[in-house]
Amino acid sequence: MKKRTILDEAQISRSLTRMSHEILERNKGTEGLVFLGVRTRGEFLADRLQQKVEEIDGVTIPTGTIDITAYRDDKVTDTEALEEAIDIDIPLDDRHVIIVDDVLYTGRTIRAAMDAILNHVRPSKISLAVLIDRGHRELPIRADYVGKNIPTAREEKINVYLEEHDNANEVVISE
Ligand SMILES: O=P(O)(O)OC[C@H]1O[C@H](OP(=O)(O)OP(=O)(O)O)[C@H](O)[C@@H]1O
Ligand SMILES: O=c1cc[nH]c(=O)[nH]1
Repeated sequence: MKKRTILDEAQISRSLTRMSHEILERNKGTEGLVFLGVRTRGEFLADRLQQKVEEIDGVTIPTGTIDITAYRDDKVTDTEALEEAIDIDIPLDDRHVIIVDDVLYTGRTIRAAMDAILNHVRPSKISLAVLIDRGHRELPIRADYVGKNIPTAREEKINVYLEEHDNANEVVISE
């Protein structure tokens, strides 16, 4: 199997810095914004975006996690798991929730994340930030903030490695 690095540590960091600037520009600041990172790696990317925004603007955007396991369209799960999918210590009603994930592919994960959010609360808006958009959507979903668009073949695989989870900072494509 052939492997190729698409983003190294510095490139990941630069992409996240640019995305932070875009988030601040398009929203005219941080008012009402909340980051929800899709577990597992979206959680760490949301934390990194939170930190970058703090460095740029001096404001800490409330940040939590979302575990979509119970909301996958190929699974039937109990009510408790559905209730516990979101972990954040502020109410999300009337907030602008920015979902954060590492890879956007078919869009099914994000569909599940939106289900999980809307099952609980009524945000004023939901946006999506992803480090990698590799195409091949199976649902009408698009990202608002993208680190890098990578055209891929279906049989290829993108792996995102993050220090907090994988002891490395790298995005790799396997052909
Ligand atoms: O748009 P989709 O087709 O839903 O694909 C994107 C999702 O796939 C990956 O998760 P994966 O299920 O591979 O699990 P992982 O996060 O444990 O790698 C990735 O982290 C995204 O959440
Ligand atoms: O290539 C892929 C597809 C979905 N999710 C990933 O993390 N990589």
